[in-house]
Amino acid sequence: MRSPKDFFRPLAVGAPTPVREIPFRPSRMIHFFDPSNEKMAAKVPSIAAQVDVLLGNLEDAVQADRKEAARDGLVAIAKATDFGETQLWTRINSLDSPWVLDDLLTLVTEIGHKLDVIMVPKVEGAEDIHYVDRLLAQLEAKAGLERPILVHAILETATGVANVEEIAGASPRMQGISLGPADLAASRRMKTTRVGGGHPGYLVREDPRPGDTDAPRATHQQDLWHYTIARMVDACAAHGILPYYGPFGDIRDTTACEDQFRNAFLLGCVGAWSLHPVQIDIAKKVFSPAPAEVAWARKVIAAMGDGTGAVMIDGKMQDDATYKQCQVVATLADALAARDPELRDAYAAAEKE
Ligand SMILES: CC(=O)SCCNC(=O)CCNC(=O)[C@H](O)C(C)(C)COP(=O)(O)OP(=O)(O)OC[C@H]1O[C@@H](n2cnc3c(N)ncnc32)[C@H](O)[C@@H]1OP(=O)(O)O
Ligand SMILES: O=CC(=O)O
Ligand SMILES: [Mg+2]
Repeated sequence: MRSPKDFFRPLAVGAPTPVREIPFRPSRMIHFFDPSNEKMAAKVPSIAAQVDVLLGNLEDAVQADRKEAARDGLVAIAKATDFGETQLWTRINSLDSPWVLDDLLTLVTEIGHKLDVIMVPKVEGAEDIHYVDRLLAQLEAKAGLERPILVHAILETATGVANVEEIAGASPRMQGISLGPADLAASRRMKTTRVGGGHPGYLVREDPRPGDTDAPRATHQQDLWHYTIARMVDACAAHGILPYYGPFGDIRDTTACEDQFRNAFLLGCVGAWSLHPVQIDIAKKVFSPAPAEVAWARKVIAAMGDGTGAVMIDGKMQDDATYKQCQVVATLADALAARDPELRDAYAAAEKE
């Protein structure tokens, strides 16, 4: 293990100095596209204007014989496009694949100055992050980059979940972690065949009614992902990095997608993946605190003065702890409003009510 004194030292001569804190940038939706798919690539300029993060995907969902086309496509798109305030991320192939070395060599040297974050799939432990960390430092030095590229891990193996705390703290580059429910289900040998979401068989049933044991008993579907998301959120919060829900594969079931995203938001996640244009607005809606909630948070903050003591507002007790919760909501709203003028107006209108 490196000495804590060396944690923030560059890992290669000439590499940029690692960041001390992960800057919060809106990332309500990480929009995936396949850079080798001409139709999707053609939509990049218009989609870039609608999303917080655009991610050129090189890993799963890109056919094996299209891997190089996807990599080259991403380089061409990044060079040709002005992304404005929208972040550009990529998901590289897994560390044991035949493509990942060329993914990193090509992307960092060709478009490293435009890449904000590299998403690393199937991370199992700190050693995976350490490998990427050193290689990125060498490549950044070679490319003459002035700011470090950040790293995002996908939590999608049972071993990765067991090691999530050490993954979150493995490098100052660690920007965040996404839940990868599809690969995680396979790794855990879960008996599902879907990408995220619930399952009708995973439920609890009400007790039999005393004296009427034959009466129908209601069932309630449970959330398959609650434990993992909560664990991931704690690991991220403990290390000052950002947690995300990952993909929701039932593109047509926009209602269940919204529910899954909202569960993640309420538990502490800051965003989710959008796999199809229809999921962009769902993520935008869910991961932006509702105007009424923001207005309430500001009311509590104003009433609490220096944030200590206890007051009653509308019959509810407020103290130092609710003050802190309200600050989380208000700070997020401020950051999102700075990026999204519609949201800024909605928050201002709700405060006047
Ligand atoms: C488990 C995991 O790893 S999840 C992450 C990996 N998976 C992905 O990245 C999947 C990304 N998304 C996709 O591949 C596609 O959206 C699919 C396969 C799910 C559905 O694609 P389609 O069947 O073409 O959907 P649909 O017909 O509704 O598309 C409508 C239009 O939106 C385009 N489109 C679909 N998805 C996207 C996208 N992610 N980004 C940009 N444009 C898109 C289509 O090309 C199509 O364009 P057109 O109107 O010019 O023909
Ligand atoms: O990569 C994502 C997943 O769910 O698997
Ligand atoms: Mg996966």
